Amino acid sequence: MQQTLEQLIEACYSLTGEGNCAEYIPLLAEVNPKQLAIAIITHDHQVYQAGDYQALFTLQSISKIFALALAVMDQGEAKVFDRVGMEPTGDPFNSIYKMEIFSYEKPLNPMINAGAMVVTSMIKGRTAQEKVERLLALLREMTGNPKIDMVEEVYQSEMEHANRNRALAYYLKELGLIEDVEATLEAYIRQCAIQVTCEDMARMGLCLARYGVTDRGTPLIPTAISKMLKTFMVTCGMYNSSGEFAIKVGIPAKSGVSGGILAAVPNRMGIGVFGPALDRKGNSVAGVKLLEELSKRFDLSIF
Ligand SMILES: NC(=O)CC[C@H](N)C(=O)O
Repeated sequence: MQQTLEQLIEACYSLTGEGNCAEYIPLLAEVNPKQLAIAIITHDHQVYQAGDYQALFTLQSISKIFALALAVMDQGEAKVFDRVGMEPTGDPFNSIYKMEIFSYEKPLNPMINAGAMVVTSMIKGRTAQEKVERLLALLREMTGNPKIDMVEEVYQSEMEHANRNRALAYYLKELGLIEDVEATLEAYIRQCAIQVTCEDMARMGLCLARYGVTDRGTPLIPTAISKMLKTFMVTCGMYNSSGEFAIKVGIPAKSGVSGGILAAVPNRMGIGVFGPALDRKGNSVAGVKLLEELSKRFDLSIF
């Protein structure tokens, strides 16, 4: 496995020259695009890492999975899905388009920004900071890494350029789906700024692969919820590339505009990938290719 990962990193590395870092968040635009890393943790606790695996990056949209887990654990499935749907959109992650179609009345799913903001607003906590602290506590427990934290500068950098997300939040308020625009925006953008390594993500992926039980044997997310999270990862995890990704890779995965991709192969392994140069839909170009090759090599497709 170790040798294969090193070969795959080498084979996919040239793709880091294709695509660009996310430009609408200034601090992400400054990241070196020519990085590629992978970490895998298997069900029998073997850790494999290759490439620039010491790199730190922020979860961005990957945080949406765990915010959803927490909101559903806090409020129950019925209450959450009263305000957000379960269907893929086929639109970009920050699109406002489907929200304008009157008959939907709520964001189509929790993996697009509008849906994620509704979900975050439903996490228990009096303030944005309290909600994010609870999410951090979940992620620290999941990974066994107490150092996982939020990067204030990345939060500030996105907050200063959050016009589109603020517009979406106003729309949500108009629909009666959230109460406080600024508090919701703050909590959502703070959760996006949580910093991790590929190894942290692989451990989170492994917890999902083990139906919510950490690699240290602690049950953290109920089985039914962890199945739901993986299903959303398949149908909506790679934005409007989810269909193609399901066919070519076939692993539940969630990407973020930092270039991270978290993947969970049920009962087998958790995977964390990082490659900050993105395609036009916001997915890591080299990272997606790396997962495609890995899936072929080890027959990882769940289909
Ligand atoms: N796709 C993403 O990773 C988007 C996350 C980013 N923080 C945003 O809200 O725009």
